[in-house]
Amino acid sequence: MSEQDSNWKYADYIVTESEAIAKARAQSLELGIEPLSPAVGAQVAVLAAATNAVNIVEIGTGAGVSGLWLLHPSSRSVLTSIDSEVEHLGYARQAFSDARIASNRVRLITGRALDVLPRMNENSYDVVYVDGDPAQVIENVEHGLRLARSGGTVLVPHALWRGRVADPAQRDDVTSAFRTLVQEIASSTAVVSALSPVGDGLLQITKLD
Ligand SMILES: C[S@@+](CC[C@H](N)C(=O)[O-])C[C@H]1O[C@@H](n2cnc3c(N)ncnc32)[C@H](O)[C@@H]1O
Repeated sequence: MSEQDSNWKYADYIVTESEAIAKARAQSLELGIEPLSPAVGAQVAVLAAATNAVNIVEIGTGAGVSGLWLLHPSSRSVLTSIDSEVEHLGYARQAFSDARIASNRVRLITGRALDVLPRMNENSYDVVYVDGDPAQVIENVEHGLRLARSGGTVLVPHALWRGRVADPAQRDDVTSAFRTLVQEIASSTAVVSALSPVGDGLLQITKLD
């Protein structure tokens, strides 16, 4: 195993997930949903805590693993989460209940992100987590930046898309979309950003005034 691989494995290994998150993770894998890795979960929880995030939007609820991590740091935070699959939302609802998250802290919306997002309030959210259809990542991030308040942060997991973004020979549509996003964000003066290699990449974008 390369030094890099063992670092990755260790970063996941040292994270202790709650019983509810571990159960939601197992459920996700059973359903064929790819949840964020433990190390990415811990990272997004730190970012939510560091930004005192209260109002959080998530695109791509899955079975609730990322939502539980995003809600973890503050009992005041509220999550609005969108998923196109009713079945996934059912499991996520159960996961939030298992974690004893009050029902008024979670609003689950069934629908396609690009139908729902245009109806949401702009400049209103502290954190926007973008993990829906990877083919629509650019459009979803554009909406995310619209919804985020000044100083708010848009988080994009899988930004290095299975190690393919860094390899110029990989030109499939999803890889190209992530590559374009990463490059455009890196050169934007409207945001401050960082691309962390945690998991398969976590792009962190904070909107400036
Ligand atoms: C990678 S999974 C999300 C995993 C979840 N964020 C986690 O870490 O636990 C992607 C989710 O996006 C949903 N999805 C796919 N296309 C979508 C779309 N156009 N609009 C909303 N949700 C979509 C899928 O149903 C799936 O649950």
